Amino acid sequence: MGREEDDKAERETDCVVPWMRTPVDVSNVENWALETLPCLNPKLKKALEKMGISSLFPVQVAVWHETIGPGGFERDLCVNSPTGSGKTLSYALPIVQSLASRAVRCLRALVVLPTRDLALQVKEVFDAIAPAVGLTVGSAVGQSSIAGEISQLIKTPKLDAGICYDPEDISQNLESAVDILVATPGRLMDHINNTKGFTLEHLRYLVVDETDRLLREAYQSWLPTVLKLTQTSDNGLFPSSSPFVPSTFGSLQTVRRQSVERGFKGKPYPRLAKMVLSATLTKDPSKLIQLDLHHPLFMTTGESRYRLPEKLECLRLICETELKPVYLVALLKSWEGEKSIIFTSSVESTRRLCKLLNFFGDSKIRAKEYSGGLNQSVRSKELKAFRKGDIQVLVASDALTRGMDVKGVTNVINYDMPPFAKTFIHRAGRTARAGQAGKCYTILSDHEVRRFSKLLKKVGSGSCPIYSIPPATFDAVRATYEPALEKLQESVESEAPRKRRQALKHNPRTGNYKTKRSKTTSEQA
Ligand SMILES: Nc1ncnc2c1ncn2[C@@H]1O[C@H](COP(=O)(O)OP(=O)(O)OP(=O)(O)O)[C@@H](O)[C@H]1O
Repeated sequence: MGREEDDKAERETDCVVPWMRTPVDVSNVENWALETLPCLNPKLKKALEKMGISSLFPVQVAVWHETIGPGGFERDLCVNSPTGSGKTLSYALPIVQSLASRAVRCLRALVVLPTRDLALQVKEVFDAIAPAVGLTVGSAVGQSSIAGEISQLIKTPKLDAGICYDPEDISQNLESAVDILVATPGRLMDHINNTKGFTLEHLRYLVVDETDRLLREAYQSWLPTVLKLTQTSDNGLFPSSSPFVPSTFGSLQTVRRQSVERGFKGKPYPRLAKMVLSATLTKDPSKLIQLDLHHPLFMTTGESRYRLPEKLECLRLICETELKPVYLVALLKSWEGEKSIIFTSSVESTRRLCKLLNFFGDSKIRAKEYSGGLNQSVRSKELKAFRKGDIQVLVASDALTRGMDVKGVTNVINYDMPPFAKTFIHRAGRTARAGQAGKCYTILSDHEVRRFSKLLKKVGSGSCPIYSIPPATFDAVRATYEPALEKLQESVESEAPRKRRQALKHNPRTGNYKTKRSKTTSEQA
């Protein structure tokens, strides 16, 4: 199902699955200082402190209660929490704490994410805490060759020189070299299908991050395959190891049996515990059913469907379509090098707009592009430079919309209006993360104003005042616009003959520098 159909289906889904009608409201939960967090492994506490973390955010506290706390991983968790609220650590910490007592290394936790950059970002979070308790984290994202990845994921037995071994024997003695795997669906399926010794039979935890996006990713039926390979015969009938846990969990306490741990000495096999998360979690029963959730618990923030980060300020600029670039440059100039992300509607627009910005010849505006039109290694390089602060402006397609966490991004600009409420939420959510302040500007043409107001209602944004550029700044930028545009035209004409045929046309209706052939962006773009 495409994204448009996806959005339509969600609009039509008024009937919510029964378990979603009684959620845990995370907005009632407070931050919790590490010192007072019940049951936290002291080694993990140290690792968190090393990361600069002194307390857990509300969603992390709520998930902790349902996993390490009284909930004891008994229910599958469906987490709908705003962008930047700390969902990654909300699952990473309980998984690592729970596996800290494992005796034998097996692949016990699998985290699936839609893109490589996102998966590597999540791996970094696991890498910051898992080694503290002796756990190893691997990735299957296609960053290195498949052989390189296999050598990191699978441990081959030590062979004595001079002895001839039966290859069958060797493959039977292959072991997992990692406890936790962070993967994208494509590479995961490659390993499932082809890598000797790669098995999900010991898996205890499955995390599907950016769930609504991943449920659209049917790549080789990765989800049904994973679920099939992890099915246990006990069907969730697991005995309790201790009937109750201490009552240190305050208002959220529920009296539940402790869960049990698979493959741990003297304990029987439990079911696979699943955690699915997003800032825009689907409520569509036909999608949720694919996850085969066990007695799911819905955790959400507030009553509205979507929620923007608390310290996000939304602003709009309304202008004539052909003057959009002038407004954009005027904004960027006024920020003097603040980290900013500009979102466009397509790969082609991203490329053209990035070129145009650099042709304005303002040394303070050094822009790079990030889109699916670029080779993955170039994309990752630009992202790294942006993270380091070597460049301040990233012009991006919706490939950067979800999940990417770059510290210090103070502004997001929708150069092209986001097509859906969900897109707005994820784009805007690249700023105002982790309780920080941030601003999201949307540049609109007159004919987009009404549609944008409707979109704002959906995302629950209270206000979105009009932002005005000071006339003097506007005039100064406008004077440099024509020369920049000419340079862009020359650059496009000097491109390869095939591309030359798509000669640059400034579309006055959309304000984009695109040709008929430029494709609409998707989150894969
Ligand atoms: N307890 C904490 N204390 C301080 N900073 C934290 C804490 N937990 C997470 N962070 C920081 O908050 C930022 C956002 O976290 P994270 O990327 O997990 O958000 P998210 O909810 O997954 O967002 P998105 O929906 O956009 O993917 C990160 O920079 C992370 O380091």
